Amino acid sequence: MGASPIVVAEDLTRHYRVALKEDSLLGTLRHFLRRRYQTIRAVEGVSFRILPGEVVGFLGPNGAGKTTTLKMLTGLVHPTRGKALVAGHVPWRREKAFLRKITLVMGNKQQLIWDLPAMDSFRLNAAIYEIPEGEFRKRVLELAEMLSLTEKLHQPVRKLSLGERMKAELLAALLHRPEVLFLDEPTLGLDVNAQVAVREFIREYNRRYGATVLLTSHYMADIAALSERVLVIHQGRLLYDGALEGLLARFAPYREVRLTLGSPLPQEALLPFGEVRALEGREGRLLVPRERLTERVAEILKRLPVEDLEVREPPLEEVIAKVFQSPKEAV
Ligand SMILES: Nc1ncnc2c1ncn2[C@@H]1O[C@H](COP(=O)(O)OP(=O)(O)OP(=O)(O)O)[C@@H](O)[C@H]1O
Repeated sequence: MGASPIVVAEDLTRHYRVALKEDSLLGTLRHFLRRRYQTIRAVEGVSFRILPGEVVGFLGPNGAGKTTTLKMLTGLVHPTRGKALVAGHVPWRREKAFLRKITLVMGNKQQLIWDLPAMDSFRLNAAIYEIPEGEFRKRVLELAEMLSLTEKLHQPVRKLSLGERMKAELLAALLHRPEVLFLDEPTLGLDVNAQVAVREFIREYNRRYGATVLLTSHYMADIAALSERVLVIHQGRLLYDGALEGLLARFAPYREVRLTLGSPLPQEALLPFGEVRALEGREGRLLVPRERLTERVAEILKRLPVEDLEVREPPLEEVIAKVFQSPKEAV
């Protein structure tokens, strides 16, 4: 028998009822007299299971329902319907034992106190979670070293760079050694170096402590580097749950052909061979259906002045963008 899951979501659903506002004066009057409501299906019947120690990427365009799902799994929001069990607890009961086992980090929210050194905020967290002094020091030192943040702990948070602030946020969120990490856009707005540093820290944290991670990110590089498994959500529904490579095979029934031409050609010259994604000077990129690949490559080599030709998987960003353009296709 395999390990039992540490995160279970079953038919998890959250609807929001929002009042419809009308633009005109008459509309505003009508709004006061008899409000009309609209139901937003933020999350609709989502089910999945995550095993201890897994790092799962959560993908979806803006407004897909990622944050709402994370809020239900951390107990900040009650579901309209469905069940969840995280580390053996029903999240929305917000039991103390549950809160000790989880953490939620949101890239666009801050828990550190702006005008004080990060160390002071850490102390506050240590008090909340009743972490003994010796253990507190040990954990701060260890995490600060992993994050290359040791020098910055005594500076007021407002003087830290965005990347350093995010690292300090992570440190604060992990002091109580949670087993399950919910990370919502932890690299949002960071420069590439800071993104890589945060990403490597998450990987190392997972390796060292066996923590389970559910992570959303707009940066595909984060997901590709950290997660073998991805959940794809679109318009509140789960479209895909499986390996990252499987996502390519399932949603990208085409491959990318990169060409270097002997001389520049107009776009029309490439059109018969596939969907032209880019053409600049002598360099071109085409999408070709997988099942026609051999035949098209042969034609390209016969008819065009090709200097170099390379076949690749299309960029993951493009695949995902295509998935989101063609909704209503369930797993
Ligand atoms: N408190 C709320 N009241 C009304 N509607 C809400 C509320 N919270 C979220 N929504 C709506 O629910 C849908 C899902 O939002 P959610 O924040 O979960 O998406 P997301 O995938 O996290 O998007 P993003 O990547 O932009 O953060 C959106 O249409 C959003 O406008």
